[in-house]
Order: sequence, then structure tokens, then C-alpha cells
Amino acid sequence: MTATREQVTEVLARIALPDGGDLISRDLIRALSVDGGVVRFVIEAATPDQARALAPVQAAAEAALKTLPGITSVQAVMTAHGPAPKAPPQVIRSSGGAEPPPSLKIGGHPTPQPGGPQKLSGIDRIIAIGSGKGGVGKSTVSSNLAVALARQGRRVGLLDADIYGPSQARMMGVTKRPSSIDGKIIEPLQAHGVTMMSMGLLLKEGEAVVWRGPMLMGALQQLLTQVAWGQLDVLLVDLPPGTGDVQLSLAQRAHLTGAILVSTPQDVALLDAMKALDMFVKLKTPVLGLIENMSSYICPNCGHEAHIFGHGGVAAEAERLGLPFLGELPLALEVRQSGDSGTPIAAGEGPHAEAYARLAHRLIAGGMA
Ligand SMILES: Nc1ncnc2c1ncn2[C@@H]1O[C@H](COP(=O)(O)OP(=O)(O)OP(=O)(O)O)[C@@H](O)[C@H]1O
Repeated sequence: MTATREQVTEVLARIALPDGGDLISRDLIRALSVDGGVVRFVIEAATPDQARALAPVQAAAEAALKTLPGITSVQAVMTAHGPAPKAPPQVIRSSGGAEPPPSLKIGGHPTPQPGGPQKLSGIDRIIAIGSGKGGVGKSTVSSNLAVALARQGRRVGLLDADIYGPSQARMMGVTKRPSSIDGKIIEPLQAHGVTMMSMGLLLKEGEAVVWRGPMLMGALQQLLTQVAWGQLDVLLVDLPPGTGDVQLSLAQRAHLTGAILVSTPQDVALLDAMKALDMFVKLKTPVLGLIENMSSYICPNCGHEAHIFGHGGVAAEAERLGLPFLGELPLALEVRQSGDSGTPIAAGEGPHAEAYARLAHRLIAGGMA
């Protein structure tokens, strides 16, 4: 029996901070997920100094969580806001693949951009895919929707901007590293008809990075403008969960067609989802609609349909808010297995692929993709 999210939260609530309170009461934990024995989370410090002071707290949290039943690995990442230090930005050298590895400085200060959000050359539309909290299936929806759109003839890009837990390389089955001929422009990768790029592909495996606001903005800017995306009908951006620097920088840098919010039926009315919605409204990003993931569960053995997380909550909430409800996607073992195996379920045939095909069709028909 693997420890639950609640048990993990209880342990984190027992980890005291040097200046009082604990990791939970001080609201420092972001993007917590418990997935098959792997716990992932981000400790969001207010400043780089606080991040340094919290290093022993991070170690204590990791050690305490590893004692929980069924927890095999704990991946904690520290982030910090506030002014970045004068140190030069990191130089990331990717490796692998036949091409010469790119030498890319990622995470440097963004260059000033006059005139607010810009249209990116060659990219007709950009859709941000967000969620109130982690683990609701935002990355799964992004990869499957990208594949479903590509199958309907659209030129689709997928940018994994979930720096805290980049998962698109695994979900899309990409193992190659991106290459760059001149060390400036990155060649994206191709998978299942989709052009893709992930922050994760530029970091060394298992590398934990202290991302600061300005570094993040620089990195995101590079992924938007230094990747040879080519001509795209739509670029889907898989955001980190919640509300934060990546969401803010994306909306400030790029002219977004809109945002789609993914939620499970039980999470939609919760504060996290509402905060995420509110953020897009404040950023003046049109909310294109809500998607209910893990909507219903059809037993593969007997065909019985159960609503593990409730059902219809997202449609009702969308109606209450006057936002489009874009569709519901069932909870199914095959969906997770396909994601884990690197071939999104939307690439095949069957009811789940059809659900994504309908969603893609709806977006195309509405001129959104
Ligand atoms: N409809 C579904 N049916 C079954 N499993 C699903 C479904 N949607 C997502 N999952 C599984 O749930 C887990 C979390 O999904 P995913 O990584 O897409 O969530 P996320 O919201 O992007 O989380 P995070 O932002 O924390 O990375 C994954 O193991 C994924 O395979």
C-alpha cells in the first residue's frame, strides 16, 4: 500500500522551518504529486537567500518522506523568486543523438521586449494548457490533444513548460536530445506527427535547479524564440500546475490565443482551480474552456461505469462561470499506460482516442487550433 497524498502532506506539515512554522503552514509547497511510489514537489522560497537557508529543510523533508510505506523516490526541487544573483547563467550542454550537442545558455535574463506580448513568427495560435494543481492530467491532455490535432491534419507544436516536472518527453516517447547546429537555434524533436520541445530535454537527468523568476523568464523566452518551430497552426504549451512565474512570463511574452484549464470533477470548485482561472482573467488571456479529466471509469473487465471522482462537476462549474465546457475524458488504465509507454492513447484507435478526436475537432471547428 503506497502512502497517499494526505499522508505525504502530513509529513511535510511536521517539517519545521528555521524561522517558525512548517512547510505546509507557510504555504511553500507547490506541484505536489504522488505517483506510483514517487513523490515530487517544489519548495518555493521567497528569495534565493531563503532557498539556501531551506536546504536542510529540503533534505529533512526528503528523508522523512522516504520512510513512508511504498515511497521509493522523493524528487524535491527548490525554486526562489526575487532578484537573481550576478553569477553567469548556467551553460547546459545536451548530449546524445547523432548530431553535435547544443551548447545553450538557458535561464539567463530575458532580453527586454518592447510593446507587450508578441506574435511568434510562423506560429498562428498559442494555447496554454493549465490546471489549478498537479496530477490532474494536464500533461496527459496536452500530449493527447496535440496528437489528435495532428491526426486531423493540423501542424502542431507541443512545448513542455512544466519545469518542475517535465513529462512530455516520456509521454511522447522521445529519448533523443535536441540538437543545435550553431549553438543558438534549437532543432525541436518530432513524435507522433507533433513538433515538440521540453525544458526537461535541456537539463541533465535528475538535475535539480534553483529557478529564479528572471532565469525562468529567460528560459521560457528561449524556448519560444530560439526553437526552430517552423510553420505551426497551433502551439500547445503545457504549463506547470498552479499560478506562477511561467504562466506570467508566457502571457507577457507571447500573444496567447487562449488558455484551457484541465480539472478533475472533484477539484474544479476548489480554490486552486479558481485561482488558476482568476490568474488567466487577470493576465487578460481568454479562457477557451474547461476540460474534465478522469471523468468516469469504465471497468475493463465488466464494463461497469463508475464515477470515482464524481462526474459532471466541471461542466456545471463551466456553466456557472459562463465558460465553454470542452468535454470530458474518462479515467482509464490504458490512458496512463499509453502515456508511460510513450505513445499517447490518441495515436491509436478506440473510445479514448475518439474522445480526443472530438475535442480536437471542436477546437478546430471553433478556429482555436
Ligand atoms: N484520464 C486518465 N486516465 C488514467 N490515468 C490518467 C488520466 N489522466 C492522467 N492520468 C495519469 O495521472 C498521472 C498524472 O497525470 P499528468 O502527469 O498528465 O498530470 P499533470 O496535471 O500534468 O501533473 P503535473 O503537472 O504534476 O505533472 C499520470 O500518471 C497520468 O498517466
